[in-house]
Amino acid sequence: MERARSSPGPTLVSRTTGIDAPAFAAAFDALPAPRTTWNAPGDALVLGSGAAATLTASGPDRFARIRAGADDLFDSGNVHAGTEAARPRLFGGFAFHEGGCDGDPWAPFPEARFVLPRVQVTFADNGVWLTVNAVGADADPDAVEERLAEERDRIGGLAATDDRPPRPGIAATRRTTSREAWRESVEAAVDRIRGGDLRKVVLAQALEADLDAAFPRAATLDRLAEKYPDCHRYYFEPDADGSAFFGATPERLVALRGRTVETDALAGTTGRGETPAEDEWLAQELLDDAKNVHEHELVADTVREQLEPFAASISAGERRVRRLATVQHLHTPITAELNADRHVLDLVEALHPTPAVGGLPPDRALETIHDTEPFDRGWYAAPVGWIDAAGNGAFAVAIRSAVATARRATLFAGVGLVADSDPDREWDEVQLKYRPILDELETAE
Ligand SMILES: C=C(O[C@@H]1C=C(C(=O)O)C=C[C@H]1O)C(=O)O
Repeated sequence: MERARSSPGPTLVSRTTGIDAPAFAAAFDALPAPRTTWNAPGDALVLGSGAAATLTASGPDRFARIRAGADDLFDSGNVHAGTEAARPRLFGGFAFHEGGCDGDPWAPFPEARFVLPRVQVTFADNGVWLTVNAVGADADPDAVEERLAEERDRIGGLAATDDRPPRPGIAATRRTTSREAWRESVEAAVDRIRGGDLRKVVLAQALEADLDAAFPRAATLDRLAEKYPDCHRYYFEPDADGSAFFGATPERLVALRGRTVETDALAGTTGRGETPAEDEWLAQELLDDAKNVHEHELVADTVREQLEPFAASISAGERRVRRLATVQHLHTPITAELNADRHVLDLVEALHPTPAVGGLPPDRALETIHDTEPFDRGWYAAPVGWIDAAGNGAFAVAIRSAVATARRATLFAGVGLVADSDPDREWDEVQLKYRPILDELETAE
């Protein structure tokens, strides 16, 4: 892991100023890679560029190593943030499995990578803020102020509106998993579940799409934000070579502020209707469906159990239907008060992977996933989010996602299997879960 630090004295310098609001896409295009965006309901939209510091880690202690690197970095801070939303934060994520980033398209992605952006634009309720961060040899307050003034003239002077390029269109697609192979995998998993070896497993597929035109990055993020305002939207470039992992997920893994924890159990899926009445009918059918309720309750129970050692109290809201633009899910919000101060990464490590994306018992499920899926999950279905100096943070489960390069996107989607899962229905559910990203790549009819 890189730990950009020299001693003695503060080595992280962060300065922020208000700027005239540029269009998101104009700022995105003006800033050099590697770029990061984080756009969560109730939070400011953060656009980061470059890296004042990068933390990477691999292996079984990757959560602890990122935490140690973050503590080291933040301990050395000299920060004038201007507003809370622009305080220094590390943005990044983890791979689903240890060692899970080997093949294409994951080769550029470390098993854990967090970045403190060199330049950051924060679109908050109280205005747009520009931040310059520097660490180590560059961390001279006068030089940072000078850089801030330069960037303010440049980014603050960008257009406030822009023409959005169209969706790129898809020339060809390839699946990792044929219908036949899927049927066999689902049947084998269901046999193991009926035999008592497993209780639930989430199996996924990948879909590779060749694009007709260059992937319009900022426009795609803008469109996802409009269509999925209640979801966490995320975008990570691991280096300056053009790959990006992005998505719009309805699933929060954990948010920690002080000692208050918020998380979600989200599992059990149906489609959207053509009319409001059909939507209602499908929602009611989902709430009444024994298979989906069982699949959901395994997740809710496990999340509660995993939080127990950390919690003074836990409370779960009512199970209800969460309606998104393309699907409907069973959802139980869960909150907890911690019994001691904790770092958000302690909770991320304890909760990932929940049975919403892994299964139960966890070891058997992970082994089944590993033996069955003919591709690497990489960062798909893994924790992505941010950490601040206080150890607070917010992480989402990176589903409804894809890796894109200039002319290609690889999409991922999975489904939870229990004893009475049917391969054809589960196949259809996978196709539904590709829609959030696929709809942004296909040209509208
Ligand atoms: C695994 C995915 O979604 C998860 C599986 C769900 C299910 O099986 O019903 C629902 C929501 C997510 O927890 C995915 O979208 O790829």
